[in-house]
Formats: sequence, C-alpha cells, structure tokens
Amino acid sequence: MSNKHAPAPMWNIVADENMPLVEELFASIDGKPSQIKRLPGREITQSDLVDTDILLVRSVTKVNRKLLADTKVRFVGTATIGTDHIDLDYLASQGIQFSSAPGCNAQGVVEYVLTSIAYWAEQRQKDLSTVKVGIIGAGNVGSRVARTLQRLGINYVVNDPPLAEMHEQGDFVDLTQIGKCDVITCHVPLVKDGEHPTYHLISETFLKQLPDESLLINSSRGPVLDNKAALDIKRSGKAIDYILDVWEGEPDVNIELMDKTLVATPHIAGYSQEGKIRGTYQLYRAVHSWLQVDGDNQLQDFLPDSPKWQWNGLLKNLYQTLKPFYDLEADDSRMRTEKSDIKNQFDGLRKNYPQRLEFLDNL
Ligand SMILES: NC(=O)c1ccc[n+]([C@@H]2O[C@H](COP(=O)([O-])OP(=O)(O)OC[C@H]3O[C@@H](n4cnc5c(N)ncnc54)[C@H](O)[C@@H]3O)[C@@H](O)[C@H]2O)c1
Ligand SMILES: O=C(O)[C@H](O)[C@H](O)COP(=O)(O)O
Repeated sequence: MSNKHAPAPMWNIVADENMPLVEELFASIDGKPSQIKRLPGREITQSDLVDTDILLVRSVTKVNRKLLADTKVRFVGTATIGTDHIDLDYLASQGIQFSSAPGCNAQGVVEYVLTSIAYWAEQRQKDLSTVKVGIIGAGNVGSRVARTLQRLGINYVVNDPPLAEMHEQGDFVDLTQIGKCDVITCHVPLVKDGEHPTYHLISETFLKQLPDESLLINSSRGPVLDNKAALDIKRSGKAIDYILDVWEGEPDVNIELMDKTLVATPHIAGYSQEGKIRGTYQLYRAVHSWLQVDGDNQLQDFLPDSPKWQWNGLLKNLYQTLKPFYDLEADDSRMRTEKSDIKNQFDGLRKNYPQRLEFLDNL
C-alpha cells in the first residue's frame, strides 16, 4: 500500500491532552520519530493541524470540514466508543483514514450502570430480585449489562431494532415493553437520521407512560433523552428517578434538571483507567494497521492490576458491596459541589477525575 507519508522525516501528531500513553505509544512509528503536540480537546483548531499527519481526539473535538480543510491530516482516531462528534462522510470524501475505539470503555459503563441500579434499589427500598430492567441498545455496552444482570439473577429485556432486523440471536422487545420496566438504561449511539434515529428517543410520550417509582439511566449521549421533557415530567410531580451521566448541551448542564436527579455525573460512566488505556492502545493498533507496519507494544504491559469484586450471592445490600470498588456518590457530590458554575467546571471535573479501576470481570 502506498501512502503520502512514506518520505516524511517525522510524524506530526496532535492529541487531546486527556489521552493517556500517547507519548509512550506514539514516540515513533515504524522507526520514524514523532513530534507530539497536546491540546485541550475543545480548543483544537484548523491552524493547529496545518502540518499535522495524525489527529487523536476524544469526544469533545468536533472533527469536520471546518477543522480539517487545508490541513495535512491523513488519519483521525477517536479514543472513544461514540463517533457522533466526527463527520464520517467528510473524512471518507477526503480519503482520510478513521478509527474509533469500539468497546474500549464498555466495562466501565457496565460498572457505572450496575452500581446505579444497586444505589437506586437501596435508596428506594426495592428488592432487585423482583425488578425488571429494560436495556435499550445491545451493542458492546448493552450486551455486557445484560450478561452482568443475567449472572446476578436480575430480570431484564432488551430493545435493539437494528440488531433485531439483522436477525441476530436473542429475544428483542419493542419500546412499549421497555416502557413497562422498573429500570430503563440507554446504550445507543446518537443518531439523528436514518431508519432508527436515537435523538430524543426517550421522549415526553415515552417518559409519561413509565410506571411510577421507575428509574431512567442515561449514560449514552445527552440528546438521546429529551432533557426538557425530562424536566417537565419531574415538574409535573411524576415519581420517577433519573440517573444522568450525559446531558444535552454539555458542558452547559441544565441545573434544574440536575437538581431533580437521583445521581448526576459529568460524562464519566466509562472513565476507568483501563478504558482510557484501551482507547489509546486501539488507536495505536489502528495507525499501525493503516500503515501496514508492525508495532511491538502490548496492551497487557500498560494495564494496571485491577481489584476483584467477589459477589456474596445476595442481591440485598448489593450497593454496599459495590461501593468500595466504585464510589458513585462521590462522583455525584463532586458534580453538585460545582453546580453554581457547572458550565465552566464540567471539563475540569472530567480532566481531574480520580483514578477508577475496573472490578467486575470475575462475576
Ligand atoms: N457515558 C460514557 O462515558 C460512555 C462511554 C461509552 C459509550 N458511551 C455511549 O454509549 C453508546 C453505546 O455504546 P456501545 O459500545 O454499546 O455501542 P455499540 O455501537 O457497540 O452498540 C450500540 C447498539 O445500539 C443499537 N441501536 C442503534 N440505534 C438504536 C435504536 N434506535 N434503538 C435501539 N437500539 C439501537 C445498535 O444496533 C447497537 O447494537 C456509544 O455510542 C456512546 O455514545 C458513553
Ligand atoms: O463514547 C465514549 O467512549 C465516551 O463517551 C467517552 O469515554 C467520553 O469521554 P471523553 O472522550 O469525552 O473524554
């Protein structure tokens, strides 16, 4: 395969400042050294990229014609699962290679969701052996949430029309059935058009039919939930709980909605150390595969030793057994502490997020 970079004396790389291991993994590629420039994701502009070969971003950088026109960028990688911040059609039209990091932080999200359900059960005195969870989206995250609930003996149903149409194995239910569940958790990409859009999938109509005392968790993308409708429903006095990790208009979170949540966090559901490391590593592999060259670094050498949660077989007090491994309440309280200036503090809460390790792989 030929590529425009073969004669370059040095790789020019621009990377989001919040990606770990870029210096370690990208110091040289195929024997050629790299010059790596780190920038805050929201502040990367076209002028930073004029002589850049490889752009490595996270979810806060909008990658489109405005950013990439008249630059040398030939590879864009996002160390995230979601790709709604990337104009994939534009990249394809320009022959710019692209990679995301599918599944990289799925385990962190699963742990966030399980801890959230357990916290809600404790707060609202629910018996998890009689609760039914509705999972919307059964990809990397949703299917693992299902597997985890299955192992714990918690009932669930799954909605995923695109998968159902592909005749994937498994039983799928429609959204009406999901709307009858005690807990609903969303794991869909943000898609605004096509056959199965997810923008405002959780609409006023959907929220109105939810049973009283149900819980809605959104850790997918803010606009999957109509935030205004969610607020209006609470204002109307409906007894429904929200656990929200993602928000319409981030970082400009609706403070009244935040006040009405059971748990509010600043888009950190997937923020395990391992998830971030896997994200960068998957891009390292993708760059080498694009160039058809070898890379010697092995993922295992960068992953920390993770703690192991041992389940005692009881659903009662589940939250108290999870809390030493993931302190959801601490995440919630850090966000509420910054409430008065959340728009300006949101990114800082994420940048300075405390180390969190995955713990659930031995259920
Ligand atoms: N909060 C966080 O920190 C965090 C972390 C990781 C991922 N995410 C978000 O979660 C999303 C899901 O992650 P994933 O790894 O499971 O993605 P994935 O692509 O593996 O799976 C998404 C699933 O959603 C299904 N789907 C698409 N449209 C649907 C619709 N209209 N109704 C029901 N199902 C639909 C797809 O068929 C697919 O099975 C990501 O796109 C990302 O936006 C958030
Ligand atoms: O899509 C994802 O993978 C997550 O939403 C991602 O972890 C968000 O974190 P960010 O890229 O904004 O640091």
